[in-house]
Amino acid sequence: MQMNSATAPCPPSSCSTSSTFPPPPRFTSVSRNSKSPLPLPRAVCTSQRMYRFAGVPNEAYLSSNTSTNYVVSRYSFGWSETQPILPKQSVNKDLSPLAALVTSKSQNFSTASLVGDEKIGVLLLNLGGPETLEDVQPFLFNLFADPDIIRLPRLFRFLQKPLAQFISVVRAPKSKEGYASIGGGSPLRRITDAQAEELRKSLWEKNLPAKVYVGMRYWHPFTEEAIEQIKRDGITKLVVLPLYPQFSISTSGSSLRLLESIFREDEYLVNMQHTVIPSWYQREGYITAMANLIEKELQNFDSPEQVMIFFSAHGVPLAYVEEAGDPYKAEMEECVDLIMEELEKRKITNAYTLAYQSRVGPVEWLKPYTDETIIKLGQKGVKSLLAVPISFVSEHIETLEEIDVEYKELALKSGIEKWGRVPALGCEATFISDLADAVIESLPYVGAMAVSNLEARQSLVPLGSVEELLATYDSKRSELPPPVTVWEWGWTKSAETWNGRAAMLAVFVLLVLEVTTGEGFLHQWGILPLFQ
Ligand SMILES: C=CC1=C(C)c2cc3[nH]c(cc4nc(cc5[nH]c(cc1n2)c(C)c5CCC(=O)O)C(CCC(=O)O)=C4C)c(C)c3C=C
Ligand SMILES: [Fe+2]
Repeated sequence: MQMNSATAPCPPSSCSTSSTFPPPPRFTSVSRNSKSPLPLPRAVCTSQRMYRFAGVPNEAYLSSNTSTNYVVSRYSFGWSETQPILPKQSVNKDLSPLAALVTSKSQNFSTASLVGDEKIGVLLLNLGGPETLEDVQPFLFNLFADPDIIRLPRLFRFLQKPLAQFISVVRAPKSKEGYASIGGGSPLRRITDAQAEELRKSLWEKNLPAKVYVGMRYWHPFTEEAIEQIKRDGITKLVVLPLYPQFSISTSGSSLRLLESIFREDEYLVNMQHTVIPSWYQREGYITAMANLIEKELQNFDSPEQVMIFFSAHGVPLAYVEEAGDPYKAEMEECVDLIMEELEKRKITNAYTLAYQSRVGPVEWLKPYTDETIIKLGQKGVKSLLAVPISFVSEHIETLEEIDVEYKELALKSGIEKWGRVPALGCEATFISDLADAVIESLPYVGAMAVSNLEARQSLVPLGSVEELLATYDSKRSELPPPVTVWEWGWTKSAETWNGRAAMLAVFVLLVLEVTTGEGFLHQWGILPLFQ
């Protein structure tokens, strides 16, 4: 498999569990009691992002070594404004017995009192990837069958699976080519398992012998499998940690949606306390680790200060942000700002830009697009470019193939002479240690009851269950245009459009029947087998 030379190594890992359990804490959000309308396990969510410090959310618990903290406030249409929150001087540390535990990283508290006899688990959520070329089509089916990837109008939900079948069959050849070029499968499982193992070790070193589980959304080990193991192990407190630094409906949101449905139906899980760390791009350790990688990679250029730092994030369809209130774009921009601020502190003041890659299908995705931006930079006379994958912490097809091969080729054709790429974080030590801190800091809030939705929204660090978190970013659960457009969608514009699209839907249904039954006019004409 082709690998970037500087890829942060992940030691080989068999799997992701430890054996015994004990204790410690520090932040993520805060706890108060209230009645919950649903028999769900309660979750504490960092639904306002905290900047510039490693954890420590509520004013009652602020005692980190950072002086100014910011949150991005949530509104019904996603997160928007950035506001300063109370400086640490205003914090009353005596408000809670937990306050003393929420201090700077260097302090080593006994956490036994918090953990007691509890069995602590950490569930890492990730996307998953096909391990062989045969896996590609069923993997794509799982992805496109996800209503957080393609959300059909209620009336047409029954078409979700046939549509997923159709799109996956059509797309599979192209995807297979990509996976074939990186060694015949995705490295995601291997890397995620290694990250889980390193996280487990780091937690142990920090005096928290927790078990760490991996739950993938679209391939093995599926989230359902991880949950079964969690039950078998008798975990009583679970920290849910999506391995995406920034939150998106299409990634962390989708996994949380799945968890919500699993939790809801299972008595054991209803009684198991949990907390969610919805995004963590703002954490000091993560920002430092990213800045370290960039600083190191810049040294490979003859004139490091001349290099354009090119942040490339996985895109999402624009409608996710503009119609469904996905905080992804806002979080991504904040993340880039924070990394650049960190670099500036190190006197690295290179020009930089952010663009979005990997769009699928003809609907509009977040802009600017990575390919178009590369061409423009070439035209503007940029000669050296350092690509920084920013939305994902493992090497995967979109770093190894799309960036390392396609975008590099495009850049060289566009007049860029020197190309470099920052490796994904993988098992980088500062990063893993910071994830461990995030887990530890969230422990005091595991199982904390949420205040009412209204209060939660108004408080500095709103609390909520998985359900409340989901309701915050995606309360309307509005229809989203399919990112892979088999036909043009849109039911509300006019009757004329409606009629036209109804006709297209009919065509689509015929296509679906064709693909699923293997019979029909396309087969008669000898067209469909071409796709297969
Ligand atoms: C933050 C990361 C990601 C976002 C946001 C995201 C959104 C998103 N992705 C697709 C479609 C595909 N994604 C595919 C693979 C894939 N995507 C991510 C990350 C994000 N996706 C990863 C880590 C991977 C797995 C890569 C691997 O190594 O296996 C694929 C399959 C590959 C391909 O055919 O290109 C598709 C398709 C959509 C539609 C979407 C937002 C709606
Ligand atoms: Fe993707």
